[in-house]
Amino acid sequence: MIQLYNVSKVYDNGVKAISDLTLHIKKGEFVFLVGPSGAGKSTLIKLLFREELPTRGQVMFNSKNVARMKAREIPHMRRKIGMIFQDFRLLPQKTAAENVAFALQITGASNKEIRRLVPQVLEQVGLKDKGKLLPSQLSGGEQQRVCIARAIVNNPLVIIADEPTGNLDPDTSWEIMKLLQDINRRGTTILMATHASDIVDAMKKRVVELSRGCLVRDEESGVYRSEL
Ligand SMILES: Nc1ncnc2c1ncn2[C@@H]1O[C@H](COP(=O)(O)OP(=O)(O)OP(=O)(O)O)[C@@H](O)[C@H]1O
Repeated sequence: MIQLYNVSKVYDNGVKAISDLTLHIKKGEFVFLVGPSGAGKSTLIKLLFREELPTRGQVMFNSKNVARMKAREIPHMRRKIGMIFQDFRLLPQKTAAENVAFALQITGASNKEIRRLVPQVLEQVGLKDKGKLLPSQLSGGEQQRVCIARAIVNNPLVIIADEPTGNLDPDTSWEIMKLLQDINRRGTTILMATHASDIVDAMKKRVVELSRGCLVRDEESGVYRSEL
């Protein structure tokens, strides 16, 4: 589903953020992306979402070359990717339900579909009774659940999460991880960049480690820190 072939990314200021990276992620996998600050994790995510273009190599998503996509194909590709961020990025003036509805509106869903799907996903993430509240009236964990609802409502092929538990306490982080695992069990691929070593160690998923832009480890049932 995601294939990178010999991908390098050099920013305009000369910083080499990704170096000759080859990586394949299959449908249904759960992959942790780890590595120290500045290793290139966010850059890799931006390449997948086509926020940045590779300097060299190919980024393939769902059998399409992301860099070669026409402008009109990009929104269609992005709809197949649900993004979740550390800082939530919810629209502050909209309620939880409206934030989720907005993700549907921009994909052209009908009002009928929106009325059906929004309560359904809010229930799935455990926020059945909180749809009318604004982000400022929700806890951090609840806000992240709204983000997850927004990410899954368009039924994406993959969820890409950039440090989704970075602003949450340990118990809340685990609730969010259970939810992501649940979504993964239903078939959605998950790629999650994280510094949460306890979560990576406990979940025993595939671990891909970057260091200075290079892939230095790719293990099934891996842990946060390599034993080398
Ligand atoms: N827009 C940019 N322009 C120039 N250099 C950048 C840009 N974005 C990132 N970099 C540089 O690229 C390198 C990789 O950064 P990146 O944000 O991908 O790392 P990261 O692994 O996500 O780090 P963190 O764990 O701190 O989020 C760093 O040296 C960073 O300073």
